[in-house]
Amino acid sequence: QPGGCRSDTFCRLASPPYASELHIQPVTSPLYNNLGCYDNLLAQHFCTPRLTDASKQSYCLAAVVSRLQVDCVSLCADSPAASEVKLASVFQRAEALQPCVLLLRNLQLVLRSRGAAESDCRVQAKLCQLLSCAPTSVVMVATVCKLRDLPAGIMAAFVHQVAIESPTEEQRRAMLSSLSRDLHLGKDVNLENLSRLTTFSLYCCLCSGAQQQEDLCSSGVTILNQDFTSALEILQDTLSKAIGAPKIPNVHWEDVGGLQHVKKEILDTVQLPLQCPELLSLDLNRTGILLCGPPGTGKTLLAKAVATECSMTFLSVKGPELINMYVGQSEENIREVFRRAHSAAPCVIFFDELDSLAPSRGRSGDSGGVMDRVVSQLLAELDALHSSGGVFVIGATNRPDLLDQSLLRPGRFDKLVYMGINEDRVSQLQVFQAILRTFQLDPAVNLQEVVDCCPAHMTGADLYALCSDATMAAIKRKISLINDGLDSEDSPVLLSTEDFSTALENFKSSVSDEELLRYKDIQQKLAAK
Ligand SMILES: Nc1ncnc2c1ncn2[C@@H]1O[C@H](COP(=O)(O)OP(=O)(O)OP(=O)(O)O)[C@@H](O)[C@H]1O
Repeated sequence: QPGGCRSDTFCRLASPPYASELHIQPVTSPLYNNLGCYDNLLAQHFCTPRLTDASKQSYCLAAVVSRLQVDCVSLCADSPAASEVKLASVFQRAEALQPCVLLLRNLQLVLRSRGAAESDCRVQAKLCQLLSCAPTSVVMVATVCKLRDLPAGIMAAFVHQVAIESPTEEQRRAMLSSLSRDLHLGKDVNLENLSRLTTFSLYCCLCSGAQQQEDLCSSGVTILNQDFTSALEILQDTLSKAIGAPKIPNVHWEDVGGLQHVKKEILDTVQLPLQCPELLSLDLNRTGILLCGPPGTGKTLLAKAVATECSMTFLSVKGPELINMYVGQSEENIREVFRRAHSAAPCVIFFDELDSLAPSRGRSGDSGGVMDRVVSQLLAELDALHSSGGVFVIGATNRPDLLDQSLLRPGRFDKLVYMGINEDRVSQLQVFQAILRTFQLDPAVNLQEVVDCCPAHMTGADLYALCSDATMAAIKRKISLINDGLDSEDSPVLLSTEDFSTALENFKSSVSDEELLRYKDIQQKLAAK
């Protein structure tokens, strides 16, 4: 009844079974999520007939409840006084519309620090006052990205807090089938596979994806699997740029030359638990692999290929990026990485330069034991992976001797795999062939002969650099041919044996003989463990 819409009624409205109809978790206020997209969806649904179908009572309420949606970015002003005035006018508008649901999106923005601490307190105090004085027939819903963005005083003014997680695979499948209900789907469309690939995609993304398909559909076109995957690629790219969401990389096994034994080790660790989830209940799943070896030996490339081949998202983190000067922030950064990975599961977290994130504990020179706490946090997160599943960790380091040894305990980085420098011509040729897939080669080039002229030890990165140098030589050669009128701009730049010879003239391997000996020593020590 008008005037009688109290927050508990509202909560019931947005609770199961209605909430499940929306494929969202039950909702009260304030809502917070990491992705900042569901709030809009909720706002659309609160007062639409879709909520009303299920029961007569909710029909009556929805029919009379107005909705006022305000993005708090519009309430930000030059001075706290101006923000207060804007806030007050929003509450006045809501009161005039009562019974009404007032949705304040991105509430943290209006409370954000603008220098002087007392200015924030003023806006906060005003908001608290407005919240406490609002009539019961105005239901307040606020959304924030992170709960910790809200000051405790404001939090206390809200009766309920609900975390909205990313949808699970099952929920995504349900969303996809409901969104594609009216589309002409091709026989090759497999919604189950699509739901697996839409990791980290949000309801709004799926909607907009479906909308694109719908536009096509209105012109009588049947939607094929290919259409879904290309729409998905665009959406994931956008999402990745907008909020840094991890996405499935695009590196395939063929792009990684050699390293057969490493590929197999990793697949046993990563693919097996995905294919046999029962391993999780038997506590047999492995969660981590540590790759060690000199720079440029393909550790990052391999981790990306694993993620691509297993259709997992890839979250790359460089150890030093997580270290922060503020107390407790480094630990929080680690927690955040694992949180993001869980919401994008199945996901591979790739920790590059792990030695800088997890050096041996108890070493002198670490003021206040900051690094010790960081290592402990990392260990705690790794241990927690066992019970959850879906997140795998691949670490990479050039200095395994500096790592805290507890990381290598079974159940954390179970496997330690050494990735060495290519010293034999067979492996060098394999890597060379993989790299040259992206270059245009003159058919007359004999790769074996080129490899035979290379320095004795070459990392993958060295071979890549050699191909880049050869490309430069080819471009210079072509320019001089065009200038002499012997070639045209239309023909492609092909790498010839001559270009490789030019590139090899001044080429030096990036790893010196001394370093090579040191890495061999490390390899022997690891093998002896
Ligand atoms: N086995 C390989 N097959 C094909 N290309 C390779 C291989 N190893 C290295 N490369 C080439 O070298 C580049 C650098 O490799 P990558 O970044 O994976 O090395 P890394 O071991 O992670 O180095 P770092 O320790 O410095 O991070 C790759 O982008 C790729 O072009």
